[in-house]
Amino acid sequence: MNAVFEQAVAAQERAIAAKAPLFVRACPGAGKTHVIVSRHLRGPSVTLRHGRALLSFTRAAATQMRRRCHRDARPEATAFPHYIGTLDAFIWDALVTPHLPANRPLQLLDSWERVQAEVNLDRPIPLSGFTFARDPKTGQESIRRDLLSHEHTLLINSSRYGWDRWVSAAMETRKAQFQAGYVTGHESRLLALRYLSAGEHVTGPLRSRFAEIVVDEAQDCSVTDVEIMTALHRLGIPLVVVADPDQMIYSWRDAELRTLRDLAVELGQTVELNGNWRSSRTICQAAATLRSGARPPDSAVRPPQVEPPLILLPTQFPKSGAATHASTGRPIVEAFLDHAQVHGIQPADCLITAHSRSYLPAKNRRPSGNNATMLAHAWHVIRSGTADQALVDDACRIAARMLLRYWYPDAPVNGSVEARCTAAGVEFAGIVRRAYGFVYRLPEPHTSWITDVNTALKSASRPPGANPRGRTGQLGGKPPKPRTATATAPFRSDNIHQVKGDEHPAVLLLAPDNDVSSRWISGDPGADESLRGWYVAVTRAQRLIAIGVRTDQVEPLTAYLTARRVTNLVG
Ligand SMILES: Nc1ncnc2c1ncn2[C@@H]1O[C@H](COP(=O)(O)OP(=O)(O)OP(=O)(O)O)[C@@H](O)[C@H]1O
Repeated sequence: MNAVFEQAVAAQERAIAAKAPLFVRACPGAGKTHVIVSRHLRGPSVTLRHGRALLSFTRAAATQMRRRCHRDARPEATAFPHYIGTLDAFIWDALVTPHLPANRPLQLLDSWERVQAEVNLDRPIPLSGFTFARDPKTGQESIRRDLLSHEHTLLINSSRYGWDRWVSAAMETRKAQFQAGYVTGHESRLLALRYLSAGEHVTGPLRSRFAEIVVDEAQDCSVTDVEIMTALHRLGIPLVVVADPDQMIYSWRDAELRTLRDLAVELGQTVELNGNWRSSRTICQAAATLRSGARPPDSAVRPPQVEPPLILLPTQFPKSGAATHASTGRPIVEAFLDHAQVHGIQPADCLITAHSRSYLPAKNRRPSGNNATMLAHAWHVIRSGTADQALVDDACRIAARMLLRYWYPDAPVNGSVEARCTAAGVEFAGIVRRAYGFVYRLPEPHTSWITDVNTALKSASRPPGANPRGRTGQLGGKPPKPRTATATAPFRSDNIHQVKGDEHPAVLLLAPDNDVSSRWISGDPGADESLRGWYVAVTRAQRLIAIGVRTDQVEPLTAYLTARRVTNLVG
């Protein structure tokens, strides 16, 4: 065993065994999941009545933790009184719903888009376009103007009404939605904070259920999340906060490192994990060039025997269509897959990522086209047999909206599928089942598919109270856009936010900006979120990292990486 390995094991052991409260500052690939699950399975022991909450940012991470418990033959470690899930779900399940008045049911939405809530002054703007924030010092709520999209900024700037009027209209719209029984994650957090300060009758049961609460990926917690964690800590619930501040990529949703740092200080004890169990030395060195503070590269705990260099691919990014390899004119993805092949890495082990999905090869992406294109997408998802549950769910909702429009032409057309079912007086689950069956029985999308869909609509068995009126709700317009050849490609492609926490033998990062090199060389990762995004992307790689940049960016980047001792090759 070498020294790096021994140090990495020892550091993990410290994080597993230290008593809470505890802050764990971990580098990429530090084995946070291993540490958290080992801590849960090994101790400090919890009594029968006391459980531990393991909270992650994504459902996938929670599933991984549950799987680890099952793999170690400890299924009981996933059951009550323990809680393994997302922070969002925990706040709702453990901190809010037990305390809601019985006569006031609320539904948690993942976004205001689910009910198509709009703020309407002289033009409509979706309520989901406004980011609400809470000042932890004053408890005052505001809307982050800096997080408004470019499109919504233009709409507001050209409106007759000023920003303040839009803010109050957005607040009023949200209040009306609350009164109608809907909240999103932000409002659920406000309720949690209110209940946490309500007194012993609320906090007592929480303290007796949880001997420890562990929060992973805490760098992406919002200011309000950190406020909730601080409140839990101050109530005496042992808290373990695990974070990699360099990987913070959610500042648009109000994540802030300063508040996290304050919490780390308040917790009083920090364990550092600087060994990277995932990546090669070259990748650790490349990653170090993307973070602040001139810290030395993390140690590669298990470097591969042969280290491929970092590959820079000169790339052309057309306004529309696929990016191409500048020297050969082939799709850039093919050039990358060839490099992976040289190192014995199969396409199925490759990941292609970028900040924006628009630069990625289309694959299972929800299309933005007309209703026929959307329904055709639903058909492909449902018939694929391999799509994950969220995609199938979304596909059923696309079809359910269409069926409801056709069967109940007089019911309101706005609101969630659930709200439309309620308005039509039908059971939501029944409509979703019918939607699934309806799409499943359709033929494969083709140029005159719309006629087939409308024939199927007319002959489909109808739910109670359905009363179609002429062509209302039938499909019209242009035929569905055909799927692209890469739609069924064997490699994975996802934007940077979706690849967080994952790892792949080979990764291609597409960075189309025309100032990549200047930002990479002299930008401040503390202030430039793109740099942190690139950092996340690069650190997903185990053996091979390739970066597609504009041709004029290649030379300065090569010179810089070479100066920082990152072995690289222009491919
Ligand atoms: N003690 C260990 N022994 C063997 N393998 C380990 C150990 N710790 C971590 N690993 C492996 O290292 C890899 C990285 O671990 P993990 O995915 O938990 O990292 P992470 O800390 O969540 O990183 P990131 O924040 O970058 O996603 C995984 O393949 C994991 O199985």
